[in-house]
Amino acid sequence: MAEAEIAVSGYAPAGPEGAAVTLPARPEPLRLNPSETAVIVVDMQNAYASEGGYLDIAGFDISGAKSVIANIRTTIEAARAAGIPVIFFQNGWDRNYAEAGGPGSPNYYKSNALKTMRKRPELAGSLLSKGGWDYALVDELAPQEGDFLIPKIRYSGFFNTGIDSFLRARGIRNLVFVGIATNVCVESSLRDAFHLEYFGVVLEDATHQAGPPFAQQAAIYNIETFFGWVSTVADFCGTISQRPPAEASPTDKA
Ligand SMILES: C/C(=C/NC(N)=O)C(=O)O
Repeated sequence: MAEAEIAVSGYAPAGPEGAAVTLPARPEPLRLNPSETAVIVVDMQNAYASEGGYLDIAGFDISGAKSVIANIRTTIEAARAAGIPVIFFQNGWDRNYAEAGGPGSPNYYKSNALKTMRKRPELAGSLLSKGGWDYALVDELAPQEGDFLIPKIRYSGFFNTGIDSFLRARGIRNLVFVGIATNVCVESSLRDAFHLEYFGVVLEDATHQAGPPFAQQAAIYNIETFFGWVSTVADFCGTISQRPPAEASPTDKA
C-alpha cells in the first residue's frame, strides 16, 4: 500500500483476503473491499432531474442533469456487475404533506418545494408527493431486481430511515454517493454517514448541485477536506472491475 493510501478494512467483517482494491480519489487514494461497499443513488427523481420537475419549476438550473443520469447509469451497471449493492434514496412526502411538517417544522420554511407550492397554489399537491410524477425516479434509473429503495422525508437519508441497520447488518463500511443535489441531500447524507463511521466517497461527475456552480465547488471542497473522499465515475468503474490476481493453484506448483 502506498504511504498516502487510507486502509478501510479496519474492524469490519473482512471479505476474502486480497479482495481489496485501491480507488483513485482526493485527497488520497482509498483502499476498500468491494464486499463492504454500497452505491447510494440520491434522489434521482423527476423533481430533481427532469424539466418540469420541482427544481426546474422553482428556478434552479438543471441543465447538467442529463449527463449525471448517464453517468449514474454507468456507475450502477458496473456496481451490479461487481456484486456491489445499489441503494436508491427517494425524497418526498405523503399526499397531504403531513410528513413534510407544518409550521412547527423548519422544513416548512426551508423546503423550496413547499414554498413554491404556497406561492403558486395551482401546484399544490404536485411537488414531491408520493405517487406523483414529480416524486417518481427518472425512467432511465429504474431500480432492478436486487437493488434497494429507501424512502426519506428529510434531506439526509440517515434521518429516521432504516439505512444504518440495513448497512451494518451487511457489514458495509464504504458508501459511494451519486445523485442530486450535491450540496443538499448528497452532502447531508454523506455528513451523517461520516458521523456514523462510514467512509463516504462522492463521484463528482455523477452529481449536480441545486444552485450556482459555486454550490457544487463548495460541497466538493467540504467533502474532500472534511467529510470524505472525491472520485470519478471512470475511476470507480475501472477500479471495481479489477479482479485480484488469481492465486497459484497446486497444479501451478507441480
Ligand atoms: C433543494 C432540495 C434538494 N434535494 C436533494 N435531493 O438534494 C430539496 O429537496 O428541496
